[in-house]
Amino acid sequence: MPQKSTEAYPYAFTVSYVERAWQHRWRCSDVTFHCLEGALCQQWVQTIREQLTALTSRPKHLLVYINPYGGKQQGERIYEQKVAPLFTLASISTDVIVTEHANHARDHLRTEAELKQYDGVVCVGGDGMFSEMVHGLVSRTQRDNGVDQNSPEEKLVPCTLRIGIIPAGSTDCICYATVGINDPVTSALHIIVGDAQPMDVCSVHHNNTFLRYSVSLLGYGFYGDVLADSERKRWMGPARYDFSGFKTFLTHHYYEGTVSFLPATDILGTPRDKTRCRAGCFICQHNGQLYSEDAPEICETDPDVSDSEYKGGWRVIRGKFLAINAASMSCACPRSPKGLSPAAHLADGTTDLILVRKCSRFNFLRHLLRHTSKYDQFDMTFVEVHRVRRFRFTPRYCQSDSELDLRENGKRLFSQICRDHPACSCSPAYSSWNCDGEILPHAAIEVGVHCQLIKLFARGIEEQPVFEDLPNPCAV
Ligand SMILES: CCCCCCCCCCCCC/C=C/[C@@H](O)[C@H](CO)NC(=O)CCCCCCCCCCCCCCC
Ligand SMILES: Nc1ncnc2c1ncn2[C@@H]1O[C@H](COP(=O)(O)OP(=O)(O)OP(=O)(O)O)[C@@H](O)[C@H]1O
Ligand SMILES: [Ca+2]
Repeated sequence: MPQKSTEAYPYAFTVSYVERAWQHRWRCSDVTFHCLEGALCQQWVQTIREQLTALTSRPKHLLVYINPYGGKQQGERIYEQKVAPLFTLASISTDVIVTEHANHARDHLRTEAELKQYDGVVCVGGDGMFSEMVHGLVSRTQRDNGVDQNSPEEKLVPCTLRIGIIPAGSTDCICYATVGINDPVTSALHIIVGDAQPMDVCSVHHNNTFLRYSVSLLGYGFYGDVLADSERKRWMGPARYDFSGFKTFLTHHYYEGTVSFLPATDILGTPRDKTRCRAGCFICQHNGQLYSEDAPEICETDPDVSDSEYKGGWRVIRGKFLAINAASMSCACPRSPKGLSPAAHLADGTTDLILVRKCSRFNFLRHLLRHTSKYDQFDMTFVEVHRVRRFRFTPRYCQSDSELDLRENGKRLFSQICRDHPACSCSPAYSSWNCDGEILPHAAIEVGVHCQLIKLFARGIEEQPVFEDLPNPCAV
């Protein structure tokens, strides 16, 4: 039918809305409505505004921290050009702080920020900036509630404010695992519509002293060594991880020690599942607290593994490891689209402990390559994976305070055998822990998972429609 010209309908209003685009991206579109009477137009606008104001999940006032030096140093530009106009359109007011040094955002959140006036906090940066937000907010919440962070057994109080991430970093692994893509516009729209995604947080302790929190990867051996080497090559930008990854792969160091862990036996699902943690995940909705008929019984000996034993519900494994990784979420990122532990859950109160034992370089390469293909990286004789609630690691050789000082001065310590034979190519005694991209000073650590300690402005990765199955709109 022919459309009447807009002159016949002199009054109009425009509604902006979210449209799903390709590969988990969201875009802002708009539609303009025309009408004959000004009063009617005004009534529509008023009603829509009232409906939107009544949605309590939508933030109205946000505190934004921008790291001007994250990733490719585009944080400020990304925020001003892509995000701020959308916040204005959605009537969200903001207080913006451009950080002046590392830990600026963490310390401001922990001690100074007047959090009561905000509906959420947002960081523009990468995983390191997100980690600052987590540390600031979690520490502040514990302090306000009189909880001692130094006690590894302490139950932590969940944070009420949600955290938004506008990706502008090198890895953006948190964004990938919670949104499915590192796209600033998509993340801004998830904040605007007021999404909420709970997330687990691991606390890391050494000798009853709190060290750090982790939300993605705690990695000893390979990923610790990659990070330690890459820190000396910051000038290379994001490419430093590939360079240090290649170098660390060639050095092929293994580390001796004991891993003890408390298996998560009261849950449905395993790290080898084919199902994935997606928006509205059934397992996370139940805090991972599902009883499984198939849950393995804890027995006191394991006939398959000669170097493992059980002690009071804890399983103890001694060995030589190329890598010990704890993935609290999938850790999906462009380098590994399915992640270190593809079936890990964002909010089930567990972490997937992956043990890669000493093997040949060729086998380790096969294992690494499987992170980039559809093949199962755990289906190898030298790899095992356990879904756990707590774990400890103790290196075989004890670390003295003077050795810790040496480590901090950048020197590498070699094991007793190596010190006796300086010319041999033995592995050093200790690696470092990569804790969400930060190096930890201690090799001996104790880790506990705190179920759903924080919330993000996200909804988990949405299942993608299978376009081939939909009727072709042109043909109908
Ligand atoms: C042959 C190709 C195999 C590729 C296998 C790739 C697996 C990559 C898995 C990446 C997991 C990232 C987990 C995220 C950790 C974040 O909390 C943290 C903070 O942003 N990022 C890093 O620590 C940054 C860590 C970055 C680690 C990059 C490791 C790159 C390994 C390259 C190995 C090359 C071997 C080549 C042999 C010919
Ligand atoms: N103004 C600043 N100057 C220097 N460093 C800062 C500043 N603000 C934040 N940082 C630090 O920069 C580090 C990296 O930031 P961010 O996570 O945003 O980027 P990234 O490129 O993803 O990180 P990475 O380089 O660690 O992968 C963070 O650990 C953060 O503490
Ligand atoms: Ca988890």
